[in-house]
Amino acid sequence: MPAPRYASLAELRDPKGAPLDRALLLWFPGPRTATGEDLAEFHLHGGRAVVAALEAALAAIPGLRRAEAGEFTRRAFLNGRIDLAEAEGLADLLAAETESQRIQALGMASGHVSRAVAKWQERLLELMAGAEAELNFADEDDVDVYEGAARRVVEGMAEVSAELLEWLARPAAEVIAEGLSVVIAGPPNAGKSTLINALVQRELAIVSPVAGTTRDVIETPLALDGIAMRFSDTAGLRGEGADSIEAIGIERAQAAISAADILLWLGPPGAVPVHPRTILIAAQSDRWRGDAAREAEAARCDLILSAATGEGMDKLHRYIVEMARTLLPREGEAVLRARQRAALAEAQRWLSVEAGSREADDLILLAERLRLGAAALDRITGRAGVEEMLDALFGRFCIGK
Ligand SMILES: Nc1nc2c(ncn2[C@@H]2O[C@H](COP(=O)(O)OP(=O)(O)OP(=O)(O)O)[C@@H](O)[C@H]2O)c(=O)[nH]1
Ligand SMILES: [K+]
Ligand SMILES: [Mg+2]
Repeated sequence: MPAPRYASLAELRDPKGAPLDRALLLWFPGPRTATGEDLAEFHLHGGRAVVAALEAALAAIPGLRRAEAGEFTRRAFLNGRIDLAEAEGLADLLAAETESQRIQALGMASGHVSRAVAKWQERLLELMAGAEAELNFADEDDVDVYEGAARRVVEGMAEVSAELLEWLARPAAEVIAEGLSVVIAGPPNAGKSTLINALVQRELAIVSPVAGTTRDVIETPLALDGIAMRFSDTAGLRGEGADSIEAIGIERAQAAISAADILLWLGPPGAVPVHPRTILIAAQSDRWRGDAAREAEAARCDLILSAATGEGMDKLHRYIVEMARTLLPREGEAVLRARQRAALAEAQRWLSVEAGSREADDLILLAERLRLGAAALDRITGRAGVEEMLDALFGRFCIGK
């Protein structure tokens, strides 16, 4: 065997002695490895035939087989090397295609979420210990002491709950993973399809002078400044003159507009659909420059654009990215996946107790809420941390007073 954690060069041969490759070998004895188990790495020359030949030679060794999808990460989890949130981050990291996806996934994989959960668990535990101590060892007749203890627990719960709410208000990890949706909409012949083609630099959508050319929603992925987005071209909106197929297209366009993260509106500013994030665009400027009425209308827009001359395209790019950034987490801010958010939201519900309510004065109920809140947090990391920590904590307690 090569020395642990040192690369060594070796001639690889198949069981019959025929040469396979000259390769670098690395040997990592467990448990200080990614999976916690013994690991060997073969750094081969990358051709498929080379890899296949080595795999065939290895498969001839009894007990050796190909790992199943995700098996390394699963073993790392089972052996306690990573928790569930880190495993999820790792999965996202492997799937990351853009810079913002990579940064986000790396944060989760390196334990940003897990560390936050651990901090909350610790505080819940302190509160639990306070509640238990009062319930088990205090003088039961001292009402003031009892109420003081309950009040401190409720205050502590409110503090943690407020932090959880702050995390829940952040954008969801899925937004980054699936890409922000940017929808191009406006009346027929506004130049919507021409614009999407200019953005993706190919003939994605049919362009023609016939009003009502686009009927389906045409969606395409596009990353701007490392932010994953999905751009959609839509059917032109009009009340009259649409045939039955175009009418279906208009319904789809309206659904796309409602679901859009960002709306690019290529129509009269007065007719813009209600949407929280709209960029008003006066399109086809090369056609109307000098026309007083159109110039006045364009002055009410966010930007003047011509896909034909390229006027305003840089600005549009910048505006979209600026708006997208408001929907993304701030730098260094960890975000959660849907599964993690659901668990966090449940924990938050257990921890929110109305001051002055019947429950707020009842330490037994408060202790139960703390336990349920902590159990919900446990689900984020997939570790029954709280039960273990409770044992450890009470082991340290000096109960005898
Ligand atoms: N000169 C000039 N012509 C443009 C520009 N943008 C679009 N056009 C022309 O305007 C016409 C309509 O463009 P489209 O991109 O098909 O418009 P649309 O909004 O997708 O139309 P529908 O799909 O029918 O709703 C075509 O003949 C385009 O060549 C532009 O910036 N300048
Ligand atoms: K058209
Ligand atoms: Mg079109």
